[in-house]
Amino acid sequence: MSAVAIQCLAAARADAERLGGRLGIPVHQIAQHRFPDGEIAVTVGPAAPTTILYVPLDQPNEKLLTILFAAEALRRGGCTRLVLLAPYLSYMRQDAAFHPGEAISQKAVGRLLASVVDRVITVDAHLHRTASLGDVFPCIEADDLSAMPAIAASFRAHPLDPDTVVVGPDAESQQWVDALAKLIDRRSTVARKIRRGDRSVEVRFDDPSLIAGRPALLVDDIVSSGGTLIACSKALHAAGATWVDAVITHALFPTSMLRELAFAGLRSIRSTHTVPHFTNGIVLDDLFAETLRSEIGTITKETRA
Ligand SMILES: O=P(O)(O)OC[C@H]1O[C@H](OP(=O)(O)OP(=O)(O)O)[C@H](O)[C@@H]1O
Repeated sequence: MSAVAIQCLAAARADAERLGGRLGIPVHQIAQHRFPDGEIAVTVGPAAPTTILYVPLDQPNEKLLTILFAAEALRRGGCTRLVLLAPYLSYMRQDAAFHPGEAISQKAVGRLLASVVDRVITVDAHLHRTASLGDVFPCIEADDLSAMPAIAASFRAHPLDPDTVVVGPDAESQQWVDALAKLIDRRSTVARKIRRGDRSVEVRFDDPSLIAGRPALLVDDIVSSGGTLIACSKALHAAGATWVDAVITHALFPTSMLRELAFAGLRSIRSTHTVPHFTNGIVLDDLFAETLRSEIGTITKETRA
């Protein structure tokens, strides 16, 4: 039996296989069965002492339960170190009680995952009012990786106009805008966003002269309802952008949204594969392999001792 292995869900199998290939470790698919009463049964592959659970947490509710059950089976099977690679980590946006009586989902999900795994690895976590991922997982290791170097590298294959302005829709996006603009050596600006509802947002630019007559590259962590991207694309065109493209880390929106995005003047959109999606095009395999190499190293030393 291998000392390190990956366990994944069917939807992430192709991504997990590529990662397993790079790290030289086996990949097992977790089987799920649904009973007539709605309960689920989870069956894991052979438990390795160090196991990497590869679970993108889009559509998260059942997946969270699956992680809980898989962890139970893996620990009982002899797994002593369980690493959750959740390229997209859900429930991070509900980081406060915005209305009386509302649950802070971020805290609850953090506690749940920390009770079953030893380390969480994710990408561009949405931590608007939380200082770091360590605050979500205070008692375990937590890595919040940046997709921006991989996004910047992808522009070697999609060269950008030298006049392009890197644009973010709100204050939270400043960190990603700054990182990407620096890496690709372009100017940048960030808008002000007012969220009025789940799908309704307003975006304003304090200084539209930064945008007028230039191509804009929109950068954000998440596209979910598409409301932010649509409002931002319209505002950019109103400010005189010559065209608008977007790169995002986590694509959560349905295919049907493409029409609306095109109507809003968005020319193209590309995403990383943190969530399997038809806009995927930016590959994070190197980032994941490098981050996980320490897990392989640790176990190799222990095995030799
Ligand atoms: O496609 P959409 O449905 O518009 O969602 C995507 C937007 O939502 C998030 O920010 P959010 O508005 O939650 O702001 P926050 O920083 O206040 O959490 C995210 O950073 C995107 O900008």
